[in-house]
Amino acid sequence: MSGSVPLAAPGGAVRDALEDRPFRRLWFSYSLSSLGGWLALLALLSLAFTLSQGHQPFSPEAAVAGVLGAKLAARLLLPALLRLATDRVDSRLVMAVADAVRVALFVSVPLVATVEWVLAVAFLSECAAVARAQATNSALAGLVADNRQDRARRFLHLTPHGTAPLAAAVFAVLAVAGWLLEGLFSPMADVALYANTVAFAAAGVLLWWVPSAARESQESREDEETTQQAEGTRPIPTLRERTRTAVVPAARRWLAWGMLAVFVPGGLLVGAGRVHVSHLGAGDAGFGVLVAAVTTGTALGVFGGSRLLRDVSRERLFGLAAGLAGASLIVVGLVGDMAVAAVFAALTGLGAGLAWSAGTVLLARQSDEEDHERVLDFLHPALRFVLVASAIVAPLLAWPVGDHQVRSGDVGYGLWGTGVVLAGAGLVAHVAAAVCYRRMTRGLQGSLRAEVATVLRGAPAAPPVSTEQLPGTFIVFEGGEGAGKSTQARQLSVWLRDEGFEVVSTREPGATKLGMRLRTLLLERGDTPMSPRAEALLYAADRANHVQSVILPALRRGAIVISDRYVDSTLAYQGAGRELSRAGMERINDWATEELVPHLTVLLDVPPEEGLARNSGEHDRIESESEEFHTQVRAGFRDLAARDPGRYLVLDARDGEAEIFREVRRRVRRILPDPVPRESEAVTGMMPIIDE
Ligand SMILES: Nc1ncnc2c1ncn2[C@@H]1O[C@H](COP(=O)(O)OP(=O)(O)OP(=O)(O)O)[C@@H](O)[C@H]1O
Ligand SMILES: Cc1cn([C@H]2C[C@H](O)[C@@H](COP(=O)(O)O)O2)c(=O)[nH]c1=O
Repeated sequence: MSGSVPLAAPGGAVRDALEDRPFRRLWFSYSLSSLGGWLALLALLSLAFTLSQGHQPFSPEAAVAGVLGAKLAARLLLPALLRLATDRVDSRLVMAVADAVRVALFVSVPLVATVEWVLAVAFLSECAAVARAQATNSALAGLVADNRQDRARRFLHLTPHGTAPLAAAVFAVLAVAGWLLEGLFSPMADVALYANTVAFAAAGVLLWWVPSAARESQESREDEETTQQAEGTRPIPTLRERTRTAVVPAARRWLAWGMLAVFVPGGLLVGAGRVHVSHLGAGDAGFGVLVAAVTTGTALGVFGGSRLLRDVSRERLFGLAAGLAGASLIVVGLVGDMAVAAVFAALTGLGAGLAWSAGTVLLARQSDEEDHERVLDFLHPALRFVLVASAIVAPLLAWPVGDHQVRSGDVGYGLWGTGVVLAGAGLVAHVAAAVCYRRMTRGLQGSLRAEVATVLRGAPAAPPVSTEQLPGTFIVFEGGEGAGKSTQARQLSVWLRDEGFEVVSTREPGATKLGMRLRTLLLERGDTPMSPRAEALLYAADRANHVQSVILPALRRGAIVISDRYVDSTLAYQGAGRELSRAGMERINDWATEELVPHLTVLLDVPPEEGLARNSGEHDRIESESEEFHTQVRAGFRDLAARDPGRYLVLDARDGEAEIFREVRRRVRRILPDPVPRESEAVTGMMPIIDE
């Protein structure tokens, strides 16, 4: 198996990536090569099965496991070695040679027609595939403009996932064709072998039209690698590089393992598939159908299902989908009918795909941007390994179990080794999913039934995030220009840290990478006019990102978050200042923040002329607004505080810094987590002590 399941839906990346003509050609050639790779895998598995019938010392199960093992060995052992070699040669040449080598290897298989040669070809062709993939990546660096490279690379990564179901379907059709032309092709998988040689040959020929920009000099490539390594953006790191640098934080480790585990059923199915379908009276075509079903189901789950079920909480969706994968695998293992097995194979894939996409959303929620990337960097190669390893294990377990006939009176039931392994693994997966469901949904608001009912009605069901359910504390400073928010926020952070709390000090706009870019857009005084609504939406976009990647993860950890500005700034500046509908502003901000409301908002109230005078530097786009605008903003803030006095502390910002800070501290103390006796802190190790 040369690919893994995608990490996220591609969205608009597909269209954007293909806009580059040179890249389009490279991609097309790579797609054909990847299609050939999948076809070759299925053909080799089938041939190993067919040729090992009655051929000592190989049992069909061992031969199938041998093919997968040879591929895994090539993947694990060779990348570093090949990288050394391919780095010294022109990328196009490496790609062409890799394709030509595979053409020669696959043409030789029907001629030699022994299990031993099938295993050797499995190993050698995988070496060629690894070299091909590495050279494609190097070529991409020389072909695509810098600002498009990430998108192009991401798209390239997704390609094998799209070609897998297609290759399986083509394999099934070719197997039927082989059966119709039985006199010409025996075994039937030979037809698929010839077809994949055509795919590889076409992929190689297409390289002719890939511009020679792909041929960067060794020197420039080395320069580029050094820079990329320094920047941490080196393309497609090897498995070892990724697993070495990707540290999955403890809190996300279980989820990450769970996301990998949901693919075990799919891997088992592919590994046991060829032997299993023979018990169901099917041959190579049946195997193709089974693999097409499971890979198509997975793709549907990853790309479509989660969007369809977007109103079901992801914690529930993860457990339910993993349970579906397990339960479906039990059915595949136990039924004696090929068509039913194919339907449930598709459901096995669908469950895995859905669980994966729910998992990625949960991961993103729990991590900041960098953390999230690191976890994904670990998951991608690990997933590939899990898939191949489980595919190897399935036939190896089925072998000693053996095939049995169970009789009850006149009725006989075939209990096949592969069936027992699939059903047994499905049962384990189902039980694990049930445990997972219970753990992940503990403390979740609302019921599954209510969520399903809301989905059926088409209304959104995701409950707002309530600060009451979060262990952390959220404090916001608001006010007009120069009111002293940053000064007070800084002092409060220092004080709370001294008291032993974990404090996350942040601000709006501009606390995330995206936010910094939005801040520049919003505040620079260019000559590009910005409509009030666009302005409001840009502040909301910054906030949505801020809440998801900074505020919520910190609050979930139990930290105290202190933010310099939040939603009220939009209500005051864009609502009162720009005179946009307050209800409209509330609506977009409720949506952007999942209705996350601070525990306390400190409003520092200052007459605009006084606050603006404190800032001697050049005024930005908003500061340069009229006095009337700033007066309206001030009135907007005061109005908000008057409506919800329980949540606000309004202070006169003309008072001295120390005096203001004393008031802030007095009020903040009231909302801090309960003091914990010293002796119990040693036990829990979680909560700091407040002595005052
Ligand atoms: N209570 C105060 N009295 C007088 N000056 C103050 C007071 N608090 C802060 N300042 C001064 O006012 C200036 C602006 O303070 P600060 O940056 O904290 O305000 P801000 O509200 O965060 O400003 P902005 O909204 O423009 O980012 C600084 O020079 C600061 O030293
Ligand atoms: C969050 C937010 C901010 N603004 C305005 C208010 C200020 O003029 C700037 C931010 O600058 P600061 O020095 O960091 O205070 O942006 C706004 O108009 N709407 C908002 O939602």
